[in-house]
Formats: sequence, C-alpha cells, structure tokens
Amino acid sequence: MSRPVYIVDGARTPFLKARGKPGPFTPVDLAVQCGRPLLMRQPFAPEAIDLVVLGCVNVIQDEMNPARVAALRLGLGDETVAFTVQINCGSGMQSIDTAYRYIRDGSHQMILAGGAEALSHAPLVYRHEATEWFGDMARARSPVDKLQTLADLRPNFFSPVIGLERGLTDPITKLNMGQTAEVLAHRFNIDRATADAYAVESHKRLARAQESGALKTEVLPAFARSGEAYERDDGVRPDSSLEKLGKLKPVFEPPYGKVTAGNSSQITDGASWVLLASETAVEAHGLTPIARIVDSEWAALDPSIMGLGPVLASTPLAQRHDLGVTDIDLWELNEAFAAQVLSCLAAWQDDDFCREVLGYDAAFGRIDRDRLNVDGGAISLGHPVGTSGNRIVLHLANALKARNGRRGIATECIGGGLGGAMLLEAA
Ligand SMILES: CC(=O)CC(=O)SCCNC(=O)CCNC(=O)[C@H](O)C(C)(C)COP(=O)(O)OP(=O)(O)OC[C@H]1O[C@@H](n2cnc3c(N)ncnc32)[C@H](O)[C@@H]1OP(=O)(O)O
Repeated sequence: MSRPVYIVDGARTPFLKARGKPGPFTPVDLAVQCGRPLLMRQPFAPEAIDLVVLGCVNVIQDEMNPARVAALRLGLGDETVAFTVQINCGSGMQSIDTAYRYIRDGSHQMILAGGAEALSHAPLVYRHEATEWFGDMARARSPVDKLQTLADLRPNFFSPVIGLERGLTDPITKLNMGQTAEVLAHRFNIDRATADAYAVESHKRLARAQESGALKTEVLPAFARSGEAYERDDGVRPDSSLEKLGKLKPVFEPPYGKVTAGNSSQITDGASWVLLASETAVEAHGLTPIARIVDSEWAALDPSIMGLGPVLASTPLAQRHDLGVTDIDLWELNEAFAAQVLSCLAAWQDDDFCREVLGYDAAFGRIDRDRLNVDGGAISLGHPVGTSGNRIVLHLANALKARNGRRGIATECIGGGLGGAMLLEAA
C-alpha cells in the first residue's frame, strides 16, 4: 500500500561563498547549524525522528558518515539510524527520495532528510608519488633507510592536485562540468548574451526574495565559533548587469566559449534539511504539512550532456501523471550553468528532441520564465553540490505555498550523466 508523504518543515543555512580557504563550517557544522533551530521549532522531541539521511559529496575525514555525526550532535539519541548518500549533485534530493520511499511503504513515520556540503573544505590531494614516498618513509626502520628515503624526495611530489577540480571533472569523458555546459551551449545554440541575461535575472530574483522576507523561515542564521553570525546567502550580486557580465572571459573553453564565472553556479558551502512525515505522524504530533511528495524519477544519459538530466527525469514524471507543461505551476531547475538551464528549456521546445529522445509526438512545450526558479538559483545562491537538490525541493514546497500554486517539479542535472526530479503538490 502506498501512503501519503508530507513535507512538514525544513530549513537551510545561508549559502556562503567559498573564498579560497576553508570556511567557518564543516559539512556537519552546517547541518547542525540549521538542524538545531529546525528541531527546536517542532512540537515533538527529536527522538521522535526514526531516521536521518544526509547527502554529502565531499565527506571530510573527521566526519565519516556525516549523517550519523550530525544526528548525534543534534541530540537525536544513540538509537537513531543515520546514513549518508552520494550521487554527486543529486545527493540532497536522493536523501529526500529515500525518506519518501520509506514513509510511503510504511516502514517509517518521520525522517529528517538533508544535504550538507562545504566545498571550501574540499581536500587537497597530493600526487601519487607523494603518497608512495610517505609510505616508504613510514616503512623505513633504520636511520640509514630513513636517510636514503629522504634523498628520494623531490619538491614536485608536493605540487597538489586540487581536490575540487578533480571532483567536478567527469571520470569517464574527462570533461569538467563547465565543459559539459559548453557542449550543450553549442548543441542548442545558446548565445552569450542570453546566458548572461539569465544570470542577471537569477541575482535580481534572489535579491528581491531576500529583501521581501520570502526566505525568512527557510534560511536560518549560522553562528561561527568566532561569534560571527552569517545571516544571508552571500554570493548574491544585485548589481549584476549585462554590461558587467559581458566583460568576463569564458572560463572553460577560452576564447570562444559561453560559460563564464558570471553565468556559472558558484562554489559554496551550505546545508539544508527537509522534514518528512506520514499521515500518522502528522496526526500524532499535530503537524501542518506544507506539501505532499507525489512521485519522483531518476534518469541516466551520456555524461558529456549531463546538463540535460532534468529533461530526461522530469518529462517522464510529468507524463506518468498526465501533466502537460502548463499544469506545473512552479519549476525549480538547479542552475548548474545558465547555458545548461537554457539548453533544457530549448530541448523541451524542440520537436525533434522530444520525439527522438523522449518519445513524445511533439515538443513538450515552453516553460514560462515566470514559473521557473522564481526566487533565484545556484547562479546567485551558489551550489553546495550535495545540498542543492535538497534546497530546491524545500524551496519549491515553500514557494508553492507562498504563491498558492498547486503543483511543482524540482529537478537537477547530476555529474556522471544522471538527472533527478520530484513532483510536489501543495498540501
Ligand atoms: C556536479 C554535478 O553533479 C552536476 C552539476 O551541478 S555541475 C555544476 C557543478 N558546479 C560547478 O561546476 C562549479 C562551477 N563554477 C566554478 O567552477 C567557478 O565558480 C568558476 C571557475 C566558474 C569561477 O570561479 P572564480 O573565478 O573563483 O569565481 P569568482 O571569483 O566568483 O568570479 C571571477 C570574477 O568574475 C566576476 N564576477 C562573477 N560574477 C559576477 C557578476 N554577477 N557580476 C560581475 N562580476 C562577476 C568576479 O567579480 C570575479 O572578478 P575579479 O576576479 O575581478 O574579482
């Protein structure tokens, strides 16, 4: 039997831009910063939560299985099972999907599903030669052996291989994520000005949402050990303009590429939680659902065009529920890159693509920009990769409520050639 699954609350930290050195919070710190006030505003004790699932891409050595570390630090008790999931940028949505399926199937009543990522803490990886040298040094027993090993040391052993750059490069195609966006820009003829205009609008929408107080219950302040308070997403640039963005050079395919620092998602730290509950839990604790999770879908595609993941995941989802493009009131489509979002929109309007790839008779249709990423996205907010999938579901639930919307889809592209999508209905 399939049981209804509700989103009853959720919160995230402000998203903090990685500024070339480790930021004030680790992934678990971030998860605890927003998790604690979220739990404190509930009418039940934390022990009522059956399970914690957390998405995290770059787990740090001191926080193995960050879900469990976060659960214990949040006071959920020794008996609460907690596990971490990782499918690149899909991780924060995968945690919700896992929770959704457990509650739908009746094994659990209340689950905390999150995403946490501190890209500023991405590990520095040393070359293979350095690792071997450290091993030889550890095995050298006598002072003579040690001296001989020391003599083998070469300074270039220590030129680091930047961990994050590695993590954002596809292991099969060897294209980094920005290059996959360039592939799509070329295929769908996305020009630079259109990509930049999309990015400018992302910043304006986030700035407007911040000013209007629309993010008040969703974004909770985080406090560093130094006492400093972080209250808002700090990557936003309300003064963004076509003129300023037009001056930036292509980063991934110079000199002719379309993808720049201005129209890419930013490298950022942040965490987000969504609290899911069964009907039984809603009644038992007197909770007020924000939205209901109707269904979800995952799709796989050629890794070099991973940016089309949202199209391949969300169209079958809509089709399964007989929903056309205009039946979806709001879309949260993770803004990995402006060119990538625009390519998804172009694919949905392309008769041949929809026929050949999606098996439709004609194009799916045009998604109105007024229904898409209404309060900004990863270009203005930043993209803590393991968190973003969680944030878009949380924000979709809140935005549906705020705008009296009925249905929405949150969807994202996933490095390695995957896509994820979740269909929500206002509760
Ligand atoms: C992984 C998955 O599973 C799937 C996915 O989602 S794929 C996406 C994953 N994420 C990524 O790949 C991250 C993509 N982004 C990046 O790699 C980096 O942001 C980047 C390499 C593109 C840029 O990095 P950076 O150089 O550190 O950016 P940043 O310092 O913010 O900006 C560079 C310059 O552009 C300027 N700039 C950026 N945005 C601007 C704006 N809106 N207006 C004006 N100027 C702007 C900055 O001021 C800066 O100029 P200065 O150097 O003169 O200060």
